[in-house]
Amino acid sequence: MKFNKQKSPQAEKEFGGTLGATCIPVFLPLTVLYLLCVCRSPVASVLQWPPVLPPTAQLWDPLAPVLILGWMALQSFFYLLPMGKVSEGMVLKDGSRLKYPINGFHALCITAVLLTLSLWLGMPLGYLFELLLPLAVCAIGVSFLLSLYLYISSFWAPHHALAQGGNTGNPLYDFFMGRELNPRIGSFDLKYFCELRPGLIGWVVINFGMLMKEVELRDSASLAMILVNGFQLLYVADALWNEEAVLTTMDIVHDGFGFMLVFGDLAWVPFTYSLQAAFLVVHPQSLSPLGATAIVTLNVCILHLNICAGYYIFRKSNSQKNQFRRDPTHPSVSKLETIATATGKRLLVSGWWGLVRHPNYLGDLLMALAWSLPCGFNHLLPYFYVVYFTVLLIHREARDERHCRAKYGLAWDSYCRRVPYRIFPYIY
Ligand SMILES: NC(=O)C1=CN([C@@H]2O[C@H](COP(=O)(O)OP(=O)(O)OC[C@H]3O[C@@H](n4cnc5c(N)ncnc54)[C@H](OP(=O)(O)O)[C@@H]3O)[C@@H](O)[C@H]2O)C=CC1
Ligand SMILES: CC(C)CCC[C@@H](C)[C@H]1CC=C2C3=C(CC[C@@]21C)[C@@]1(C)CC[C@H](O)C(C)(C)[C@@H]1CC3
Repeated sequence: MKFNKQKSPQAEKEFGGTLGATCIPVFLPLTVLYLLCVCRSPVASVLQWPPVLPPTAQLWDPLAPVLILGWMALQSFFYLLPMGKVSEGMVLKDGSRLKYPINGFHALCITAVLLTLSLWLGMPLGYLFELLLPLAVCAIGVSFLLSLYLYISSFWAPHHALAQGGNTGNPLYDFFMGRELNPRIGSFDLKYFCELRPGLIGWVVINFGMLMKEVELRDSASLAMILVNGFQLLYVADALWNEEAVLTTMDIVHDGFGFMLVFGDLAWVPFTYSLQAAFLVVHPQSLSPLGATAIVTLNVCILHLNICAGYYIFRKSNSQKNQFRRDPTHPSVSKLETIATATGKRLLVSGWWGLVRHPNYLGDLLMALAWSLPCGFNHLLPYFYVVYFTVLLIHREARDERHCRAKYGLAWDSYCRRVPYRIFPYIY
């Protein structure tokens, strides 16, 4: 294959352009390490001054690279096992469709069996708490190395395989955004694998390690820890159960695979999304009988908020769009009102997508809140996820809006007139 230095015409750079693409890869890895340090400090205040810094000895453990590389190899092995069905992705620029194995849920189940086995063999899973910092350091290192490999190897990809946004010719920006849309080694799809396997399953394993640490320290797991583990396990199991739906998301259809997604998948998700569980290890929620009743009542409400409202909206809207994009004639979506676009694709203007322009973000945000509430109201840290996620989704919605306006032009404008709110009905 020949060396490809062609650039795509690029209207506007995203994430703050070259400056953002230079600063984010420095700032976000440091943020992960900082948050992990704060969450285990007694005060656990993100606003603490001077900031809590870890002694260098706490950043490294020779076991960490073994665990990280072993984990990636194990999940790659599960990915390659001939289990589950094979599904096709969306149509690519050259008219072809890639094939993807749908066996993520199998991988989660086998991982659960292995975890149970390791517990039975007496492996100290609670030790993951002590290893969090060195593991995060290694995951960050792997993210940089993989992104570098992806950037270099993308020069051998054909032009039609490049993502629209990540080949501007500016090395820092392209390294960050990702040049190639679907980089593969043979039939192994690196982006699809990283999006759903090592980081997402790693997140629930870390959570479980935190639960075991709590059991080690206090002989039993707290209600708050069980709720956080349960909610987040539901989220991950749902993502893997509905794995096929990820093939119509922005990450897979539009974004290149560069540092932003590699780091997001391999380091950011497992180590910041598990902060609530890590926080609870050091900051148990002590409850008076009155407090316990209030928390239990609150948790029943949270359970409703999480499962009945947030989860329902999130799942139904994602599945509706996925079904519509795969087969608009399917009985579950064929009766929905749509508008035509010049590209031949139609846009849903009724059902969930007629409520707001991103109903899936609304459901996801409701769930995010439900994950933090069991950690009480005395600290900001457990609410980090809610704050970050709100910013991420508002920014993501704006990015998607720009892409859709460029793709669908006038049809998108009439969709916006029909459905004026972006995420929160009557608010935003
Ligand atoms: N937990 C986490 O950290 C994160 C979770 N998420 C979740 O991932 C899920 C997927 O999100 P994301 O990939 O951002 O975006 P979406 O799955 O919403 O995909 C956006 C795309 O959907 C299509 N679309 C938009 N409006 C319509 C419509 N009215 N009718 C038909 N198709 C439409 C467009 O693509 P086209 O027309 O080309 O098909 C658009 O580009 C969400 O639930 C989100 O909450 C996202 C980011 C982080
Ligand atoms: C650190 C960066 C600035 C931002 C990184 C963003 C990433 C962490 C997220 C981008 C889109 C994501 C999705 C999920 C996880 C987080 C990232 C990678 C997702 C796999 C979570 C589970 C959901 O059910 C989903 C719909 C499959 C999600 C898809 C998008």
